[in-house]
Amino acid sequence: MSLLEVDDVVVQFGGVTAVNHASFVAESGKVTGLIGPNGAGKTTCFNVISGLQKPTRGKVRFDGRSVNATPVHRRAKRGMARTFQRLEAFGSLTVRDNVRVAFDIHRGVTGMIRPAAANVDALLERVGIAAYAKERADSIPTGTARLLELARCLASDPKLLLLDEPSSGLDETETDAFGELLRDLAAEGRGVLMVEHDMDLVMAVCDVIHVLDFGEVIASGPPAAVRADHRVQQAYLGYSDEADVELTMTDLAAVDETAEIPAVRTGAEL
Ligand SMILES: Nc1ncnc2c1ncn2[C@@H]1O[C@H](COP(=O)(O)OP(=O)(O)OP(=O)(O)O)[C@@H](O)[C@H]1O
Repeated sequence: MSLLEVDDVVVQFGGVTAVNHASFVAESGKVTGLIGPNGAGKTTCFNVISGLQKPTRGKVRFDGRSVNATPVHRRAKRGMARTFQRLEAFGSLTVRDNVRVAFDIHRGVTGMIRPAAANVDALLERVGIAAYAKERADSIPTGTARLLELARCLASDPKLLLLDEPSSGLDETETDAFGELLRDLAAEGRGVLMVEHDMDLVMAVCDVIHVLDFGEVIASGPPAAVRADHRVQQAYLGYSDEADVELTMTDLAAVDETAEIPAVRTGAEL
């Protein structure tokens, strides 16, 4: 039994099919990537999983039970935590207080039993933002704010982390450290499901990758298999000739609008 099972999910917005019979899983102890070109349906899938979007059809099971009828906050209580592309921290609070509040919310006893300061500081240390503890959240760099979001998620000690573009705003060194952190979190037995456009990071840290295109899962497997998959290459680059396309994902990540590729989508959209 997988920690998370997305089973034949369809989401329609009027005439737009954002997710088209998508089925995939995320396992405990593994980092799973959900990738695809812009508009492929990744965020909509995240919304369905976390309970923000009701699927038109299909099921989501978490930890062995259907959560289709489970509201967002109950899914969170059962062990799902999510970060957003848009940053959600309280801007006027310090970084430390943002994490303290996240602990409080998880315990549901705000103001009565304070989390040990050591726990808050240990979490800041763990995600690499202890130096910013006393800064207001609205004054820190975007990459640091993303790590703060992660710390706030970890305050709930989740079984499953849903991370939406977590590395955007991180520099190369921070991204490397972040990749190691993701591996550590998986090694603790947590499941990590990540929507991410940084292909080098995805290739380096994911155990399994699911690729969406026009709402459909077009490939699933370990990084090497996904990298070699012609449908994936077509989805990203628009190749129509399957004969001799053998690109690495680094190539995919590096491709830019000036490249002479018969593309329906360009690197700018990766
Ligand atoms: N609330 C909505 N109403 C109508 N159409 C929507 C809505 N949300 C998403 N869509 C459409 O559904 C499709 C999938 O969008 P989604 O945001 O899930 O893709 P994505 O893969 O996350 O894209 P990106 O990488 O750009 O964030 C797109 O065509 C988008 O325009």
